[in-house]
Amino acid sequence: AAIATCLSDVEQHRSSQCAARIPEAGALLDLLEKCPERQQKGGFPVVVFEGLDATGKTTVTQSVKDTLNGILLRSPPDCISQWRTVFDDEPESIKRAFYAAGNYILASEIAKASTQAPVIIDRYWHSTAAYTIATEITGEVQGLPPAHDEVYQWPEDLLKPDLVLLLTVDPEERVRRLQRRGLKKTKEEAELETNSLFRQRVEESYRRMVNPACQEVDASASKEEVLKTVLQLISKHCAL
Ligand SMILES: Nc1ncnc2c1ncn2[C@@H]1O[C@H](COP(=O)(O)OP(=O)(O)O)[C@@H](O)[C@H]1O
Ligand SMILES: Nc1ccn([C@@H]2O[C@H](COP(=O)(O)OP(=O)(O)O)[C@@H](O)[C@H]2O)c(=O)n1
Repeated sequence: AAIATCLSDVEQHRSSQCAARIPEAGALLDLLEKCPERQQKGGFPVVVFEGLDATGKTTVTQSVKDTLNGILLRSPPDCISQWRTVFDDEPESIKRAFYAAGNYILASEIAKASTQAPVIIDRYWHSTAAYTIATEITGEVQGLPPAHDEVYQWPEDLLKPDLVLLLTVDPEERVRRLQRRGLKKTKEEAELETNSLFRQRVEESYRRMVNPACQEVDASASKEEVLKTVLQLISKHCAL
């Protein structure tokens, strides 16, 4: 049922066909079936970090986790990340179904972790939605579905975080960080780098997401400054 909200009938039919063709898809669906539906959050705050690649999510989530003695999780969750490269090479709809399913599996981990400590998350539903929306159209941000369109709504059966912070840096600084990091790029990241319109569509989609909306954080400052800003926002919005 959880997957029904993120996949249309056609896509579900396709994913069962694809389960026959890709063994990993069968394993993924099995894992998803085992996740209880409509997971509830525990008593500790759940804070998500979003943003384009190299905006500093990994850096800041690690520091926030250390400062708050929290639990750090990511989407897609570690238990399915070994299948990621398989799905990244599949057609767009199958690839997105993998990430969407990953969010529901992650929700079970969040539910459990948030009974123990503050939960810090590197990407969640907003990533899946923003990258999907930005991929479905071409050209300028004017071509995106209008603000308030239902594509910008959080799925009603997916555990909601308390706070979502969207890290943004100017394009030149982002490229400098990408180069300094020097990691192997995924196909999509390489495309992002050359395709500034795509990047603008991703960021604009992030900004249109509602319920919960993303709170934007200028992450161009030093690591220490960014951490300070983020910790202030967390203490303002969440009871620690
Ligand atoms: N505030 C910052 N100022 C300068 N460099 C940063 C800052 N935050 C992160 N970086 C560097 O930028 C690169 C990308 O950061 P990372 O945390 O991996 O981003 P993401 O997880 O969003 O892809 C890394 O090399 C990191 O050390
Ligand atoms: N919840 C998620 C997480 C990632 N993704 C996809 O994964 C890509 C980024 O993942 P990544 O591991 O390279 O992110 P960074 O660690 O580089 O920030 C995005 O381009 C999305 O296509 C998604 O669709 N949904």
